[in-house]
Amino acid sequence: MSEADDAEATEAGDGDDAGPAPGREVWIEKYRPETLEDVYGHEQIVSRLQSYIEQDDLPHLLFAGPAGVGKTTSAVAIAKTIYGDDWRTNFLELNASDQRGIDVVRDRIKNFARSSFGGYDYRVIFLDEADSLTDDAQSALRRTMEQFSDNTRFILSCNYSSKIIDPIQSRCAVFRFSPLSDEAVAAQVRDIAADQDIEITDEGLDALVYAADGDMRRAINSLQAAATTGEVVDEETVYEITATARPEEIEAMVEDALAGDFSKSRATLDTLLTETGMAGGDIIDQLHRSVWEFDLSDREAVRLMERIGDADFRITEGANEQVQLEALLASLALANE
Ligand SMILES: Nc1ncnc2c1ncn2[C@@H]1O[C@H](COP(=O)(O)OP(=O)(O)OP(=O)(O)O)[C@@H](O)[C@H]1O
Repeated sequence: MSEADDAEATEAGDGDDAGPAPGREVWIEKYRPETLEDVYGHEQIVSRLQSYIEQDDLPHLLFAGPAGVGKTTSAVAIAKTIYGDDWRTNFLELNASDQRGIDVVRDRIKNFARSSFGGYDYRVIFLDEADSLTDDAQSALRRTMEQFSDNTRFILSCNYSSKIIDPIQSRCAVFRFSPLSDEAVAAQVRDIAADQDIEITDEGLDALVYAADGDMRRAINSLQAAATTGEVVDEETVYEITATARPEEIEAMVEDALAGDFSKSRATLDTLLTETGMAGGDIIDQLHRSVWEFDLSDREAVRLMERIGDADFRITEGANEQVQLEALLASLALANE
């Protein structure tokens, strides 16, 4: 495999959310943990991975979990621990959702697994978004895994392990990466802010952690975007930059609807959609994560949950977001009449 291929192979596919201006150093890369010990918030996973490496007994691995929580980071850290400075030539990163399809992925795996080894018993292939493969493509992948199991270890990454066929799951040690705790996100944000000499208020930090919702990539990107203003990073900047509603706005919207004041509730929704620039799906997500923090009776909370489920499904199916959200608020207003 060429150097160019290698460079492409080891690049992480990051860059969503509020990223830095072009040409600036990208903090999610600058602060990507180099070693497993530096990975925040997944102590048990890290210790199991370390023991595989210490015992020189790395199985195929399946990392499942949401975006931005350290799956790619952990895979790269494993390679750096095993191969040191040689990690780039012994680690291939591929994205399974690559438009070019499973055949190209398989060819690259074959070329990589067949090329000469610099004194190591095996190489590591990291396949991101493995759950985007169809069942047939996964069956083909399973055969490839078997074919090269003597001299390669696979690390598959996915959002949902349930979308990975059983024959692959049963050949892997499965690790579930959960969304990072608020403490883990806050710790990393604080460290980066200190390193970059950025002043961040306590409320600004809380807002960053809230907006990140367990996604470290989003937290770091938001911090970098907020820092480009050159001012103290406070709550207002964070909510603006991340296009996130304040928890109190979401709560007021729900409470007004439940109190029967549909117009007021709808006006808040309108502000979130038009002024704050939120997508309907994001409002649904925020509603969903806040339901049990609202001051609602169990009955109200259950009803709201049901409506959130309906609206979420319809929006995912392509229904008009504003109509769905207004209908959700309307049903809450009617229910208490
Ligand atoms: N647990 C963590 N500890 C420290 N930094 C982290 C952690 N998780 C993510 N990051 C930061 O976020 C960035 C993105 O993380 P990573 O690429 O590991 O996400 P991922 O879980 O593989 O997500 P995706 O499924 O979208 O590929 C990293 O470069 C790193 O800066």
